[in-house]
Amino acid sequence: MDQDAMKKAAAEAALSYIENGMIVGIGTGSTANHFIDLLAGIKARIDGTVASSEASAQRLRGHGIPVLDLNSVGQLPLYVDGADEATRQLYLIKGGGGALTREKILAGASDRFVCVADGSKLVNYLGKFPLPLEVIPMARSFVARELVKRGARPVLRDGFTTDNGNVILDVHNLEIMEPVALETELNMIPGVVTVGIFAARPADVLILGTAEGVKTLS
Ligand SMILES: O=C(CO)[C@H](O)[C@H](O)COP(=O)(O)O
Repeated sequence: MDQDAMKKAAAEAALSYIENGMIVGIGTGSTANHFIDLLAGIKARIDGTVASSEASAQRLRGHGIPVLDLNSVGQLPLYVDGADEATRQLYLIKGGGGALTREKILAGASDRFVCVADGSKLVNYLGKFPLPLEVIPMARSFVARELVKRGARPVLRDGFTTDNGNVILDVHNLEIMEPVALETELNMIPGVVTVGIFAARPADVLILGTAEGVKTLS
């Protein structure tokens, strides 16, 4: 089974968390895309979705699935999204697709966050994957200097602008031994909009597609 088939298997397993009449939060990326495509097959069972990116909104609408404004729907019962890294404590790194801010909003506004990924995303410690930070453009150099002071190596994601009009710094060489503390610390640097560590609000369920089948951690 290749990596994409494992992503699809994880996305398919997440369908079992859907209940009739739900409004479902939808993530961004290739695994979330599998989930969107599978959701199309049962779209009559749900009352709509809230999307974490323009790209996901477009894909959902392409399937005729309603996309609603978070402000008009309140708390979401379920959010389904992928991750770049995940630990057994269900701490995540997200933002490889640059949608981390809206993803973190939806995770925070959801009762249950189901993370779907292929097994290669499971790690003992976060941080091998460069940590994405969404940053206000005028603060780019300042935030980069603050990161260098902490021994990290920030790299501007060239030619990329987020759905919110900001830039992404991909931060290498960060030791993430205490994910909640580091998420909090980096969040406090002026100009940082969102840190790609999802630890203060981790996933509730992690579904991993592996060569041995689908595994669920919670
Ligand atoms: O955080 C994300 C987008 O901002 C994605 O969930 C993450 O990058 C994983 O992507 P994929 O499912 O394509 O492996």
